[in-house]
Amino acid sequence: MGVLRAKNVGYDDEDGYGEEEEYYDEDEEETPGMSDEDREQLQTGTLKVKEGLFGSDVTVTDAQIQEALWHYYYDVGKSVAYLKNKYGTALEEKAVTTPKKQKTPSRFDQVVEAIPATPKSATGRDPSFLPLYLQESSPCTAPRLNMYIGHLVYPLADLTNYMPASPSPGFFWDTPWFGVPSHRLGEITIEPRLPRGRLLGGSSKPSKLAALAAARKKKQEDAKNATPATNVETDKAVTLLDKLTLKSRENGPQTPRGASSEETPAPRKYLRKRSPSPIQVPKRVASPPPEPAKPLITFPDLRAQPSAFAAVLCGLDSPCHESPETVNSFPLPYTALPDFKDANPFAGPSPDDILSVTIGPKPKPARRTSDGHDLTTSMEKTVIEESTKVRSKNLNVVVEFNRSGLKRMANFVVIGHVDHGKSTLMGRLLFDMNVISQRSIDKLRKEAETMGKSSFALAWVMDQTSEERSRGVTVDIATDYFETDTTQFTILDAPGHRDFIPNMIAGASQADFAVLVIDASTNSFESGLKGQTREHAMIVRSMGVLRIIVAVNKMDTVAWSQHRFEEISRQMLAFLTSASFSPKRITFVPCAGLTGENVTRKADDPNAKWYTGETLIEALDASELPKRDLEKPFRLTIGDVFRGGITTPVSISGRIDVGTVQVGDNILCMPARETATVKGIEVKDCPVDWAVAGQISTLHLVDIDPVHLRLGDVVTPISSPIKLYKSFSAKLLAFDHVIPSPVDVYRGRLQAEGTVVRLDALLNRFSGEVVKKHPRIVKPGEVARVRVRLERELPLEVGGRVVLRFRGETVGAGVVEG
Ligand SMILES: Nc1nc2c(ncn2[C@@H]2O[C@H](COP(=O)(O)OP(=O)(O)OP(=O)(O)O)[C@@H](O)[C@H]2O)c(=O)[nH]1
Repeated sequence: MGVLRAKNVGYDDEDGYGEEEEYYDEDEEETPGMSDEDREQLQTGTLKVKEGLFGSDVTVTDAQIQEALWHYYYDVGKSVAYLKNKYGTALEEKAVTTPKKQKTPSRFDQVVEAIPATPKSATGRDPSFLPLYLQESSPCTAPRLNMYIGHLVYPLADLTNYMPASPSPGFFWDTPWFGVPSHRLGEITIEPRLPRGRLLGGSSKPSKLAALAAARKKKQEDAKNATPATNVETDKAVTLLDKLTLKSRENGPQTPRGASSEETPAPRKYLRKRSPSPIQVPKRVASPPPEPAKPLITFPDLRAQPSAFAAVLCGLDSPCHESPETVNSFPLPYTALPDFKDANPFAGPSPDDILSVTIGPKPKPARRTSDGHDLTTSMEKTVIEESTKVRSKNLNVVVEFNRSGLKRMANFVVIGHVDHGKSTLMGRLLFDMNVISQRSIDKLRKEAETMGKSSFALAWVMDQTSEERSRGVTVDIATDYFETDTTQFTILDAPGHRDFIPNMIAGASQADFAVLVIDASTNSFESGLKGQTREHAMIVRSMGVLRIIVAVNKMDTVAWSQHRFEEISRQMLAFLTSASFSPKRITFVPCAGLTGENVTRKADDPNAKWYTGETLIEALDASELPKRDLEKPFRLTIGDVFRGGITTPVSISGRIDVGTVQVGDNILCMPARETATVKGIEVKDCPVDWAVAGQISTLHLVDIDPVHLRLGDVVTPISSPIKLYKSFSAKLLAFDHVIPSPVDVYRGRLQAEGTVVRLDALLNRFSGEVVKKHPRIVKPGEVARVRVRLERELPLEVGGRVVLRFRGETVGAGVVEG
């Protein structure tokens, strides 16, 4: 493809326009024709020129005079001199009185003069090719093409081809493009739309260019009348330029200059027309039969013979064996059958629906095994009950609970700084309480030794995921059970790492009390106090936990130092009481989870003789538990969701906060607002008919899609749902400075983005009285009433616990007030 180039051969200093440079005025384009003043000047000038020519042998027509006048801006003297020079003799010319010295025509004038003299008839050039002289470009198209009058345009690639073998004489005889082969030369002449009337700046005198254009127009009109073929050529050229203009607008690839439509018909057709696909899908229309479309491109038939399956499917006389046009189309089998058209595959229930509702009453063809056993009968024995009909026994659960004589149930969360020994301590507890067998512990020891982490064997009782074991840290809440003579305990082992605080919050939200594990070894206690020891303790207190057992762990590393124990106890007591724990609900127990001393048995170490207090298990057993609200409407916070089998498709587990639940209850899941039916209940992996507040239970649900169930959602009775809040007031214990700012709001595992929009008041920490209204800031340790707005609704209740965090740091925690 040639590169379009334009060379300015026009304007220079010799063009005679130096004194009165004129430019096209865009506003003048619409000037309609010559003015009356122009006409008058032409007529007067004609008479004067005739007078000037009087007595000479020059014979000129009025038109020639007027052309000269137009050319010389009505200068009579110049016009007379020009006419005498052109049409008279040299001697006579000298006799003529010349008012001014005749100026040599400029290069521009020469070019302009040369242009009309090069029509095809004169030069033999092919008008469809180069070089292209832009004599008068359209005012609209010229700027876009960046070509102006006098520019010469040629394809760069073809330039060398145009070098003349023997240069022709003329103005451009020495220019390299002049010798373009005649058959490749073309010329485009564009008519000005309107004759130019006046000069820029309001002069009534037409510009010289305008005058020239008018003169050319006249000549062209004459030529048009004389030779119609020229007109045709001009039209072609104009068409070509229009096309070029369009190309330029589209920024599309440039067509080689001068390429006429006749020269490039085929490629254009291909560009515009797309061949239809040779593969015609047979239409399923009865009449009239569509005429098979002929493929424009013929592909060789490379098909293999149809497989036996295809032959059976399509039939041996199928069109796919016959017509190359239908090479890739196969009719659907049985579509020709009359039943096919009327059949509605979605009219009845889907096979899945039928299966899930019931299997049994429908007569089925008997299918037997090789030994004659009836498979249908055996399937019917495993009857899947109608899912929506779960019968309730309509028990009075409170009465049943009181009658049952069950041990009291306690859930405690194990908290503390990372690596202070929480999981090891709980592993030891479970092992010593015979929940874990010696064999299991030996197996864990071997596995831990293989991984070079032998000291973590007990911790792996709780940390069961491969990630937790390889990293040596707890990631999520681990749940396990054990029981003493009086109490059934549920352990909620929380992660200590600061990255997993949200999981710790989820555990804390289910706990009745907390076990805070502290590493007694040198510097560990101190670093923990700055870290999650402090944060965890404040979170559990804010979550409503009243009782806390401080297990001063790893006492073996400090040789059971009484001094160390008392120092830790003193500091922690001061801190915990400052965090609103009552001293009488705080218990300190020195222990060593790794050796098991003072966990379930007294310490063997003689250095520990100074301690005569409770073991850890005794302290747990002595814990006072919060009162169970069995009479209140049922509330369960979802701690886990898992899919089961056919009989129990979806199960949820979590702690029952208040109320009771029994098999057959219809429940509502919030905030999804989805209902479900309780098909079964398990407590500590045993199926039961009912469960009560305080128990961590598993509910098997039907009539609900698991997508509606998320961790942290709240399950309630349909009759008394939990309210969804978009904003709420809370009594907040500040962990950090609190100002109106964005926060993440946690309700157990549920989390929503929000903003503290208002600080209503500072409160007395113990009495709750207003100390100061509308504080500008709440300092760490202060209690304040704040207003929080949420980005999405959260299920909350008055008295419910929330934690506010921001960028991984706990800002505060508190109780919802409404
Ligand atoms: N000497 C000694 N080491 C202990 C004791 N208890 C735990 N450890 C060690 O402390 C390390 C951490 O124990 P973990 O039980 O994983 O600590 P953790 O607090 O559960 O850790 P995270 O759950 O990840 O926060 C392990 O190497 C244990 O062997 C103890 O009583 N004495």
